[in-house]
Amino acid sequence: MHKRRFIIEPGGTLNGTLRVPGDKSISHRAVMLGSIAEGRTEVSGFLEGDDAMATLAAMRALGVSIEGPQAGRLSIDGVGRYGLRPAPLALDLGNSGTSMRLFSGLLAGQWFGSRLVGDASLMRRPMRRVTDPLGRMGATIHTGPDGTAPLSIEPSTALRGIDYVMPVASAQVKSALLIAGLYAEGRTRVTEPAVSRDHTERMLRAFGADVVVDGPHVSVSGDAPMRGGSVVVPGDISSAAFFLVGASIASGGSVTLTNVGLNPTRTGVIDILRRMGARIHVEAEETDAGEPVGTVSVEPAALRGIDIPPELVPLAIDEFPAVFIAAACATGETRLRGAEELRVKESDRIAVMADGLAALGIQAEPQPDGIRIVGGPIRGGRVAAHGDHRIAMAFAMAGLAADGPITIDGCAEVDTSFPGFVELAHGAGLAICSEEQAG
Ligand SMILES: O=C(O)C1=C[C@@H](OP(=O)(O)O)[C@@H](O)[C@H](O)C1
Ligand SMILES: C=C(OP(=O)(O)O)C(=O)O
Repeated sequence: MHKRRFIIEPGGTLNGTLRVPGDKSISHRAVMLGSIAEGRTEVSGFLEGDDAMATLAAMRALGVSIEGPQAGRLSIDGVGRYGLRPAPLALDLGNSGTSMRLFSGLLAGQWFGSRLVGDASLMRRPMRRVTDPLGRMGATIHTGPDGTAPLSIEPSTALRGIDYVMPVASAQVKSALLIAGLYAEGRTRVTEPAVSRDHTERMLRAFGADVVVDGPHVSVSGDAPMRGGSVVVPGDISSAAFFLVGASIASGGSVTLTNVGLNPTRTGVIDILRRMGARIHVEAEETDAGEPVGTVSVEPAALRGIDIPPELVPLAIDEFPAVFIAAACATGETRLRGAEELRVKESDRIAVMADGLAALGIQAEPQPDGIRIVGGPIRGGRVAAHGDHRIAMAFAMAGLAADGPITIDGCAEVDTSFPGFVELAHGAGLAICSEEQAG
């Protein structure tokens, strides 16, 4: 893998009307569910980032014919639930936790076996959270001794529906079980300890699957036929989040983000930033079905530290690296608890952010399930993103408030979720440059 670093000179601002790329979570689901539905699924707004492309390549390896992507458009010839074919080789899911966990559920119900691998980061992430409940449904999946990939999924004889109370609020676990439930006898019911993103439920329903949502319980059966259709992928609020924070902490300018996905299970970052005093204006558009979308405008504001309400944690789970930068620029203390999940993302996002903030002169105390950050002046310095796309982009935005240049090592993975980040941010006024490094 090549290496890349970002260098951000101080003094930039953010300005203009911007459009971020498509939602990563919805892009994965469009490919997976479109592939196992009957008929054609036309996708627009697909995220052409490495993670969603890994899902697409895996589906092709499983025998599905997919045209595109061309300018965000895909045309998927759904093969139906039982139309997949064995992949000739292991499926390499790169850096993408969502791909590995959702494919575990999908492949657990097939008549053939599969093997799933990924990059060094993905091979360290916990997989028993899906393989254990899938085992209770009758699947046989072998993990490494630490419960990590490679995963070897044996051919399925028969899956049965279970009633599963999830120990963690995880949309990946919920989705893996619901997708496996399409192949199980009887109903599969999942109960969430807190609300997590519901894109799978929405898309399954749009495709005609038998899904019932009742408070924290979601259940599915494989009885109803699933027909593909059109999927319009909105812009990714997780990508927009960097600009929400950047424009809030900058010394001037204002940003309008169009076509941002506003699914209420994803908008926790807007709630958190507003509680901190951010000036964010949201204009939702009328949407008939599928996923809500709208325009979000933001301008600089004097932020103050807050205690982040625990119920917002799963609704902003990927946005915490950016929120921590907002906290560093706020007056007073920000405290986050109940967010131990951040330790098992592409990197340990609590430890890596705490180290980086400290390198920029900010007092940041990591805790097992969160962090305490005391706002103050941001100095220039050198930080390590550890190959975590969201850490790299969060520290890039810190450059808008820093008094000297910030160098960020380990930025190559930004393309997993946000291809074109450097160009978009630079065009809006961030003094960022990206350098390839040898080795
Ligand atoms: O279902 C999804 O698309 C995702 C769910 C979240 O993970 P968890 O389910 O592990 O919380 C999130 O962090 C990830 O980026 C995408
Ligand atoms: C955690 C993330 O993704 P994944 O779990 O799919 O690797 C993310 O994009 O921040």
